[in-house]
Amino acid sequence: MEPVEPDVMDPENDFIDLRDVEKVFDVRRRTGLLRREKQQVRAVDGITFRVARGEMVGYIGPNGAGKSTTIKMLTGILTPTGGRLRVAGIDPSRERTRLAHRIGVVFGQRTTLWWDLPLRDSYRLMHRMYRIPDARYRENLDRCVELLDLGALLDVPVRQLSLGQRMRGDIAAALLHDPEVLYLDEPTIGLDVVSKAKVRGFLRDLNAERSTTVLLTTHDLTDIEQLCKRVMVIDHGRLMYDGALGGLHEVGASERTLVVDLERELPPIELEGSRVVRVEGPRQWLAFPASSSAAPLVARIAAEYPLVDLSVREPDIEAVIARMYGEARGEPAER
Ligand SMILES: Nc1ncnc2c1ncn2[C@@H]1O[C@H](COP(=O)(O)OP(=O)(O)OP(=O)(O)O)[C@@H](O)[C@H]1O
Repeated sequence: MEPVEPDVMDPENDFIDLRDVEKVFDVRRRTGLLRREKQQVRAVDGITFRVARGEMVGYIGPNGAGKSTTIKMLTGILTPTGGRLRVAGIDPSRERTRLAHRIGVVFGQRTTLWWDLPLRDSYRLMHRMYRIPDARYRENLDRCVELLDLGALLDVPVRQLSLGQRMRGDIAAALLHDPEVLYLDEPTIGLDVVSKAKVRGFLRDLNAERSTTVLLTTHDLTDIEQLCKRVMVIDHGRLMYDGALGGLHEVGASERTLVVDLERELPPIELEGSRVVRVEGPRQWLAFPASSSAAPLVARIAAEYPLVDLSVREPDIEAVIARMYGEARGEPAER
């Protein structure tokens, strides 16, 4: 990835700007009947990317990769434990309320709507909460009602809505205050084909007509194919790929991983023709070109490091993508 200069910022091209962002959670894990051990989970492990105003970018990766944690940091719900993060020039965790007026968030698995209230009343509450000028509120609501087909649903309590209806209701709620950026976390999860098409069409128009910046997290690669020119893949809290969707397979197929167990924790192994992509205690993961043999690399590590064990893994990213493609086609996913 290209190097970043820490203090140069262009508000249009760096609309969302992450530099070496980290989030480490301290957790207590049960290690015996009565024993609990303190451990750290590196949910996001040094991520750098920038998104320009008006871009629509897919953010994908397997379960537990760190996607939701990233989005929570982008909204200010979570504070990074390292690095620098800005959205529209704002530090989200410091100015969460100010930022809230400029962003919209849809979490597919949860609703921001009031469960017992009709949709219309949830929208009225948001009108007041965000202090949206009356004319703008009415215009945005009318537009969402028309394009998301919500007319017949406005007086129905949210708990009576189907998942697809509720999702459309949630998307409208996130857009009433004209956010410049929209984070969508699994917006088509559990939806039928017709609802998916409706949601995708709406997002495409929104991005084209209003230049709303969209960051889209999904397990359904068809969402990405139909909406995003650019996709970022995260795995184990690290950015594995950032580019066109079509380039994913090439990258995925181009590297294999050598997993090395050393006698003790050591600094990352530095050997030509390989790069360390992950370190966990005495275990290190080294990526090397899939086209070359692992043998010379193994021989050098064995000669220069206190080696205990090793194994070669096929391209991680390819597995990730294959799994997601499998899910997108309705095939059972291997977890
Ligand atoms: N509040 C928390 N405390 C401790 N660990 C957490 C917390 N939130 C997330 N994690 C851990 O951080 C890692 C990344 O989780 P995250 O929810 O960001 O992944 P994800 O990519 O969104 O996954 P999914 O697709 O399953 O939603 C996981 O190992 C998760 O268990």
